[in-house]
Amino acid sequence: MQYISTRGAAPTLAFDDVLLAGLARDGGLYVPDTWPRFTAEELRSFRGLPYAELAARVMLPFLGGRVDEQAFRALVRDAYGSFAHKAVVPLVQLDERTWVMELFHGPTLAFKDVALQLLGRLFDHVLGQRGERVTVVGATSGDTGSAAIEACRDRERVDIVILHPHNRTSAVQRRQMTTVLSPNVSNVALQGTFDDAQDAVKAMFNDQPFRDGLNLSAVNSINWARIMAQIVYYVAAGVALGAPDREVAFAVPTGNFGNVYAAYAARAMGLPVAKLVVGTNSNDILARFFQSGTMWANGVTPTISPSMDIQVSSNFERLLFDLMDRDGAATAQVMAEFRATGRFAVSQGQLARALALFEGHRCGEAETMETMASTYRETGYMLDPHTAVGLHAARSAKLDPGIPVVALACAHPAKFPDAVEQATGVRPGLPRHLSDLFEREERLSVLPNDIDVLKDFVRARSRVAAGVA
Ligand SMILES: Cc1ncc(COP(=O)(O)O)c(C=O)c1O
Ligand SMILES: N[C@@H](CCOP(=O)(O)O)C(=O)O
Repeated sequence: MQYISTRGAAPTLAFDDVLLAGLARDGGLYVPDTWPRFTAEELRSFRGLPYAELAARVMLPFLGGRVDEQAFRALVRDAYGSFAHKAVVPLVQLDERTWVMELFHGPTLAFKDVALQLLGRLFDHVLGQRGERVTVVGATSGDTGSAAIEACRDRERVDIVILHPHNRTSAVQRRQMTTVLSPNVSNVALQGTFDDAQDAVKAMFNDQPFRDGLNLSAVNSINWARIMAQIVYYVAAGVALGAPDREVAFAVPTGNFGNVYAAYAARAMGLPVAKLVVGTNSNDILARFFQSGTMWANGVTPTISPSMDIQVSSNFERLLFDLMDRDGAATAQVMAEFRATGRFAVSQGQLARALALFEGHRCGEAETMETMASTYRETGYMLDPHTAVGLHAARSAKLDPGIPVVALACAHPAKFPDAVEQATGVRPGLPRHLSDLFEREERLSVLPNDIDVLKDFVRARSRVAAGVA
């Protein structure tokens, strides 16, 4: 198994190099050169497996022998042993055809833990073997940051700097990041949007001397290993609901397009996925794309689902690469056009191919509140605002009534207590390990959206830059 860049001009890498590389050197994102495929018999044999065993079986083909199998299995067992629910990603049935898959039983209460608990351990394993250190730099709209910090805190070979948009996350999300006072962790509150933060991270990766001087690594979903670990829960839900003998649809609240791209990957590996329903909040660039075939950014609006306040969805490039028949030069050209003009369009044929699988729906603020309220009233189930966006999209979608739909519950309601309380009348409480979150000391640096200032900050926090052996 080798990995190629979506822009076709970076070196082909093996798994362990991709894990540490983050963004490809040509600015593209790494994808597997071919998709491993499971037969129907293999998929049937996955039914009823413990999550860690399923995870190992789904991910092993991606390693290409570059991580020892027994060591990998131990990392996977350890990663998912830290989850509060024995099923790791349990399914809850809401009505006769709709399930919610709870992805928030990890330590920071969002789906990011599913991949990042493994990623932190993989970093340690691979860096220990190589005798190397890395400087991780990441952008977050609220959830990746805390999950990455939790996964990397106090790791000997990793320094981590996370950029979040100042005053645009929930207070719980911010405190989950800024109250971690480990010496290898730094938080930047960037005076800008998530898109500005993501842009700054990519600019650091695209500055080759800076990148090499700090041994930069990524925890965002530009890192292939994030996607790899997220594929597993789609397979888990699919086989639990009857795959490969029954198709399943997924409704995914979407921002950076990483989560729904993992579902696309699961389908490429043989899971019978009938439809992928993309739910956006009022930052609806993706919903507009799936309706028109044109992607155009029109500014980020703050919403009650702040983790999805994103306009430039970085993983869309991985789908675009396939829509362009894996032509890296053509993909690079479209991405350059988007960067220069804030707009690009695909052909009618490419749009038709995308629409054979995807469907996009926007969920405004009132609809998000109404979905949280009515679901609680009718079923007693409490949704966080992001999950509500996905569920609303599921209900708006044109789906075959015989096919089960899984709506992804990407965050615990207690991460967004104000919006949830306003919708349901009940204030969700944090679990015990976070019950004193608001009494903990915070540490963060508020910085302007200036790439030189940000680079200086990251350099100063990097033990690689300081020459520590
Ligand atoms: C709670 C929550 N829901 C949905 C999303 C959107 O996921 P993605 O960016 O993978 O599309 C995010 C952020 O990524 C999130 O934190
Ligand atoms: N919603 C995310 C944004 C970053 O997405 P990622 O999947 O690329 O890490 C967040 O919570 O930070």
